[in-house]
Amino acid sequence: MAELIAALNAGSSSIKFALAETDGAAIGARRLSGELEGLHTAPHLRIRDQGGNTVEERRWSAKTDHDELLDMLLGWIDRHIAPDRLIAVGHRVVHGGTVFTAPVRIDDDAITQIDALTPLAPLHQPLSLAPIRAIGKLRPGLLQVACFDTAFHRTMPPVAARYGLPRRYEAEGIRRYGFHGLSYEHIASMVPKGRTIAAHLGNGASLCALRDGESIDTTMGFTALDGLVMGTRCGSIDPGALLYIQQTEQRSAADMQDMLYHDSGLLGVSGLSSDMRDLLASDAQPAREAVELFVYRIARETGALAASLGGLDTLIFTAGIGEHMAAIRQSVCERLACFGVHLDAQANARHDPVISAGTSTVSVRIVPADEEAVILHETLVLL
Ligand SMILES: Nc1ncnc2c1ncn2[C@@H]1O[C@H](COP(=O)(O)OP(=O)(O)O)[C@@H](O)[C@H]1O
Ligand SMILES: CC(=O)OP(=O)(O)O
Ligand SMILES: [Mg+2]
Repeated sequence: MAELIAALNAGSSSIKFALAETDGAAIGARRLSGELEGLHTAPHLRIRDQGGNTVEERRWSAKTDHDELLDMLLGWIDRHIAPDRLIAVGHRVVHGGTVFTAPVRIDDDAITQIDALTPLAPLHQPLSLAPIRAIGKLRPGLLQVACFDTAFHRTMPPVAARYGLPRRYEAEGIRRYGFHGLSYEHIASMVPKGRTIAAHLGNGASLCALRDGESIDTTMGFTALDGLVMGTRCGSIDPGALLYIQQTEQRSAADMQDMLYHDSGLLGVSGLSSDMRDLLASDAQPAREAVELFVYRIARETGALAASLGGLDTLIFTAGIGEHMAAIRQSVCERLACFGVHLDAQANARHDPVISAGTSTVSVRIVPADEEAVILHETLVLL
């Protein structure tokens, strides 16, 4: 009988998981891994065994209740664990605020503190708390660990985290935190030293400037609304525009929040979909403009982070769009030619690990996102 650790990664459009063996000292083989993606469009479940063979696949034709899908997934995993013994579950939790700068054991107090951060991550915090609570009921007493997206960015210098607001707000925790930290931590373990910009392009999207593997700047801020244009989130915007809309349309704060998190970004601009696959398949002008805006803003923010780093040695693409969409990588890199970024078109089309041309002064690579690896490791450390 083997002992197993599970990792759950609740994202805004997907739930990913991994189940790995452990001898207590190291993480061993991944017994199962999988994902439920397209949660807001057409959910698709795929689970793979240790050899990478698909052992379960299901599709839903339309958006399905999140709790129902989560129960189905947890039930499936629970049925397939026996006769082995699950000894811990690690979870991705998006916001740790100023309270959590390292992984923690989850108890009632931790749940209360994580829940208290919901206004800072309204799209994500409830998605992390749902499986934590469900597993607490399913397996009371099982060790659960929270691993925070914000924690990786604790190395950012104060000047990168500070906002130009009256001083007292910084003392109250109003500052840049940054997210996708578990993904960037994985990337930091995979890339050489030097000046790296990692582009995590999923339903949520951000860039991180890494100096010798440490975060020194990132595009997301106090919340996961800042920075790039995302599936349904606006990204950076003049705060004056928000004040104007709120005042002239007499909108409530809850209504504004809903618009900025759920109705904006690729969905809002295209009027068609938050899913990049739908946009690239469409000839409609608004869909093309949404894609153009997505690419433009990645290039613009890459320029800003290159200035934070004082140059650029390596550019990494990761997550759903970053790993799978050659056309987006190509358009981004065309805009970055002034920084010495040049792609090898064939390597890019094949999604090779290294996609830069020999003439490129910047090494451009694809690193598959593996937040689960970091969660498994951090959970083992807490065991
Ligand atoms: N093969 C693919 N599988 C999943 N998502 C893909 C794929 N190719 C492109 N994508 C795009 O990636 C995005 C979702 O990325 P993902 O990293 O799974 O999101 P998140 O973790 O933020 O929920 C969607 O816009 C989707 O269109
Ligand atoms: C922080 C964030 O935006 O995460 P995701 O990409 O999973 O939505
Ligand atoms: Mg994700």
